[in-house]
Amino acid sequence: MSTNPNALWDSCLLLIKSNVSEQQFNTWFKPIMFESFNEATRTLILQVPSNFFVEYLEGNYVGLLNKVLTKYFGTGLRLNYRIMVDKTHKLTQEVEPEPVADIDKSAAKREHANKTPTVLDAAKPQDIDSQLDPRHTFANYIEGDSNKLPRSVGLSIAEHPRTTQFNPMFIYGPSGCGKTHLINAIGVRTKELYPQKRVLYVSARLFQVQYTDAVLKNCTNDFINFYQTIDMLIVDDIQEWVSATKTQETFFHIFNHLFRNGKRIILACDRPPVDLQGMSDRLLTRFSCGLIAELEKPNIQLCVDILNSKIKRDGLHIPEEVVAFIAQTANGSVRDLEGVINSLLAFSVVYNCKIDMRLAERVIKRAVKIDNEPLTMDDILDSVCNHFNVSTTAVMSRSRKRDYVVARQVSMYLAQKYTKIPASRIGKLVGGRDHSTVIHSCTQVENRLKIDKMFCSEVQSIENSFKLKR
Ligand SMILES: Nc1ncnc2c1ncn2[C@@H]1O[C@H](COP(=O)(O)OP(=O)(O)OP(=O)(O)O)[C@@H](O)[C@H]1O
Repeated sequence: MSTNPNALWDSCLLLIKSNVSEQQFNTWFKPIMFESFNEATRTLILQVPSNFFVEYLEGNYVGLLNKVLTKYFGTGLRLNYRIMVDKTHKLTQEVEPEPVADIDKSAAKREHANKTPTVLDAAKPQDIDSQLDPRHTFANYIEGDSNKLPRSVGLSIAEHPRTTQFNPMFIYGPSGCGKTHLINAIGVRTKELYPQKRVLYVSARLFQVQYTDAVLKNCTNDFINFYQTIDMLIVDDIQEWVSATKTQETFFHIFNHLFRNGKRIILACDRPPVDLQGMSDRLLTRFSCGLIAELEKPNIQLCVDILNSKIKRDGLHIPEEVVAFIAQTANGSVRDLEGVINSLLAFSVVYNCKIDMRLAERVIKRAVKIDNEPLTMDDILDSVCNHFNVSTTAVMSRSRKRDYVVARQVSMYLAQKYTKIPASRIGKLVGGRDHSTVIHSCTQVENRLKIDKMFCSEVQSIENSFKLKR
């Protein structure tokens, strides 16, 4: 074949894009990555995010894939998928290439695939894939002050799913604090204890896509019937529905049915129900009638415990002071913590150096957005000069040109406001001026801010640029 197979796959994507809706393309095709093509065996390997993805593609788009791949790669093609285990870092190691579809035969598998649910799925109670991630369990969900309550309620729900207490369980908290892990762990534990229960984990986005598909295929009732057969329905990221009125309505019917029949509903969200503007009132009242549990950002101790558990599990050797340093700087996001550890490992392997404080500082600088890093005089001068389009040299100079004077005075004012640098030092740093010049400049700026709206918004915009920097 003369053309590069990666480019052929890009052509396939282009053709697919013109044959499906933008949402379908973004959800199901954009995340697929070309891995390799073996000319001798005519085997194409594509990387996909999960097993479910494969099943969905096979169930819903096999015909389209078949036609498009044949057009660009020719006939007799064998298509294999490889699951990416670590989506954040696009790693595929540890994963056996799993041939799931010979494209010529895969049409036959269609009816068995986990596609948009139909009434047939509802009729086969034991036969659903829970979509749970077996790696996220209670055993590796470390307990700390910030998650004690949701963790223990979650565990008790998993152990006694028939009790009606705390239904629904609504978990909310900032990104990376462990919501998905916890709701998964509840499902995994329930399945361990009650294998016959129909437990289903679904992201709000996937639910919405399935619903849209069901509407297009005119099988909304089947969709609703399927979801009404679930014993424990776990929906992640429900903030995604805030502007999806029809999806909300449909979920409302499913919710009511499950709730009335004593089935479990577990919801995760990035904010509490009161802040879900755009969610219907009747759903909001239902979300609030069980337990609303907040997962806070983990404190430093919990970060240290999570890191130590990961380090132990992975058989790593990382000095205590480095662990403490990472925990303090990772800004409460466990995802960031994991990212730093992975980067540390990668760096130490690539540069063949040991993991110590120097390396940790280097990695953290690149990997983590550090909160509350104090602003320096240089940061302030940069932002001010940038805003007024003057050079730092001009600000430092003795020139009385109006633009320079304004930039100079604003720099001194902001330095007084945002740093702990004494006025005499600020004066020195801004062109060797004295303490009284700094005080005079600040008074000038303050007075002008009171009467000049335009000036006020200019200073405000410089202040906003500080927030972006930090
Ligand atoms: N208490 C914990 N113990 C062990 N691992 C944790 C804990 N909390 C979070 N993690 C890990 O941190 C990572 C991020 O957690 P998770 O995906 O559950 O966050 P999230 O709150 O759902 O984030 P988002 O809202 O961005 O989806 C996961 O790898 C998870 O296993």
